[in-house]
Amino acid sequence: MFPSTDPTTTSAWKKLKNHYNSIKSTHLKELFAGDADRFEKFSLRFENILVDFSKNRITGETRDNLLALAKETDLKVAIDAMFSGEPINKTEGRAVLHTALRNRSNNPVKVDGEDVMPAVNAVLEKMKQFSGAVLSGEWKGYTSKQITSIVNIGIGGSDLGPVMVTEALKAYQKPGIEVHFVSNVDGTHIAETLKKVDPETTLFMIASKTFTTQETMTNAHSARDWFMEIAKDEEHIKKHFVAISTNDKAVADFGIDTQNMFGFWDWVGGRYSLWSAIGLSIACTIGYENFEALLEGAHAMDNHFKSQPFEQNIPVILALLGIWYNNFFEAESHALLPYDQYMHRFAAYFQQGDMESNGKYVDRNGKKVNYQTGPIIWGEPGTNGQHAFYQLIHQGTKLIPCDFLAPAISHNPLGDHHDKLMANFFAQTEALMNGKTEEEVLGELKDQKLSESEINELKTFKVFEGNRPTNSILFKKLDPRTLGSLIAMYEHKIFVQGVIWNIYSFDQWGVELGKQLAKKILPELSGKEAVSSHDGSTNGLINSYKSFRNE
Ligand SMILES: O=P(O)(O)OC[C@H]1O[C@@H](O)[C@H](O)[C@@H](O)[C@@H]1O
Repeated sequence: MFPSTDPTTTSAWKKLKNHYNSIKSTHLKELFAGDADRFEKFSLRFENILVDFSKNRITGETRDNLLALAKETDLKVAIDAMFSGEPINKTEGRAVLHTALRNRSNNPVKVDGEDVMPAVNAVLEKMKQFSGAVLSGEWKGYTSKQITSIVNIGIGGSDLGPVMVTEALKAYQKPGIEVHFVSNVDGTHIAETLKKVDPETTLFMIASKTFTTQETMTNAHSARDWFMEIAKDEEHIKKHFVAISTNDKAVADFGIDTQNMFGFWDWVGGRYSLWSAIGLSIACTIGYENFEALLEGAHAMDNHFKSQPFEQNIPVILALLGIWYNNFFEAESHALLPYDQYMHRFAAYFQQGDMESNGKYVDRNGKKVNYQTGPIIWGEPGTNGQHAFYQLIHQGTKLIPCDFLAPAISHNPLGDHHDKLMANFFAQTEALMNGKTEEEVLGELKDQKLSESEINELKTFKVFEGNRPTNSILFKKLDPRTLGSLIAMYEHKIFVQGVIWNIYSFDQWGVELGKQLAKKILPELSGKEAVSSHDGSTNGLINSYKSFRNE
């Protein structure tokens, strides 16, 4: 286990605090004006990915202090502990080995003295065979028809990863197959999905690490009832239902043949599980070879993260920049802004990845922290966001560091769409940095035949301070390998931040209370009698719900 250090007690933290005071009024424009090599100094390349972090409110001194913080909080020890299978998820007593799932070099990775790679490879082989059989048409439904629709039923980590990746890699989707995702316990989600599919040609993937999650089990039972109404014979279930889980017993109890179960392990966190059998819907949609390329891209980023010195280590640098804004500039959120329509679920995916990992106020010593931890993650694809919320990023009172992500080559090179998209990307990051001065505003207003008083009235509203920090993450093309690298890059960024904030990033106790209460409330909703076991508001709401429903 790696040491536990309150980051605020390090000498680097103290230096950063003083340094912040000396730099907080410096404008990014000045930093660029004073250093012709700033772009070269503050950008990194990894394969076909360029990470330009020069538009951040940092100097060489900031970087040095942040790197010192990483050293003082024993980041290297923590990285080695994770990769070597130590039980760093202490409150659940588990190792954290999503990196083993994509360990394409196949070096042994041991958990409790046992190499996990043979089991990882066996499941991958099973996924390869199965996805091949589905896509070739060899796997047939109960009326001997080929599978044309996949419905993945899962929630949280058993949904968001496959949704995000199958959307991001839609350009690689195989012909003749479509994929649907059902997550919400709201009956609308499954009902609307079932309207689109045919029981004879649909394969349901019940994806749940625990196989006990209320939403998933409810949806799975509804899907099975729907299927049985038409197929009649229970024998047919095995051709149309497969399970992805760590819980064999619950899978068998549900009625799924464990031959049709794809396993994974407790050392795979839900929000880090798309690399495991949870990725089966991905492999069955884009083909196993593309799923493997996704794993390879992630593995390459793992090697980069493990071996590069911190000053050249992309996840480390991104994490440190996040800490700089979160803890010194008091930024509360971080926006992920992909300029690629295929990546429209990317921010949603990392809302779970980041916020469920680092949304913790208790440190690794069990003490309440007296500093900020995980930021609020949000975002929408460009250019849609520009016409919605960028106003606040440009002229609002909050500092919102943003990551802009975009491919240089589009999968849909239609006319000048992509150049227009990219012109917006470059324009936004430039505008956020430079803003618009009063002189520039006056220059524009001069040509508009306005009176002096009108000009004076308008000018202040039109000035943009700028000095809004951004990272630009430009990559050649959104292919499976690149996407794998990008996801792993953010996963490791989250890990680094968790280590420095001295919190446990791999548990999620905060989601349990609501689940427990919902279980308690559910039986109270049946019947007509008034409920009085809660606080006034909750009683009032439940009783109003019951009377609306029973009117
Ligand atoms: O895969 P399961 O066991 O159904 O869990 C789904 C999700 O359940 C949530 O409660 C957890 O917070 C997530 O981390 C998890 O991904």
